[in-house]
Amino acid sequence: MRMLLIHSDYLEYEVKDKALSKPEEISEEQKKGRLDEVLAAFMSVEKVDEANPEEIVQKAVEEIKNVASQVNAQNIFVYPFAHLSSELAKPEVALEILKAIEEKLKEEGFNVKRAPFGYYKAFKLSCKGHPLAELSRTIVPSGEKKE
Ligand SMILES: Nc1ncnc2c1ncn2[C@@H]1O[C@H](CO)[C@@H](NC(=O)[C@@H](N)CO)[C@H]1O
Repeated sequence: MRMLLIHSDYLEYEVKDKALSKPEEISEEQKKGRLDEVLAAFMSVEKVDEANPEEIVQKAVEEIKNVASQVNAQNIFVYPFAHLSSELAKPEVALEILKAIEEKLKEEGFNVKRAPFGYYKAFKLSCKGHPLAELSRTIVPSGEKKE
């Protein structure tokens, strides 16, 4: 998994069009979303992650928790983002991993939104610009090598 973490004044998105033939089913309410004072986590789930989805979920949650505590963020935006890797996992696996990350972060007490999966979306982001505001992480299952 490749993750881009942006500590932001806000992130807002608006669904525009289907990017997959069968995108995630969403409600009218989910077509737009916004969080203020947010740690935005743009995530590309990779083929290598299919070897151990549960471990990837655990590692991703640990990384996000670690950065959230360093920047003192309580709001997290889980954002499916297929542009950080050329070795993407299958959509059905990626969606399950991102849903599990969302649920575990909620269990940890964070206020979490997840942007809809399988769509083109317009988004606005206001990066805070401090030294820890822009971070990237690469996560792989144990025993797999980081490319
Ligand atoms: N392995 C994967 N990891 C993360 N997201 C993935 C994925 N496979 C499919 N998606 C989702 O389907 C849209 C089309 O690729 C993706 N859409 C996007 O990435 C938008 N920024 C529009 O380009 C995403 O929602």
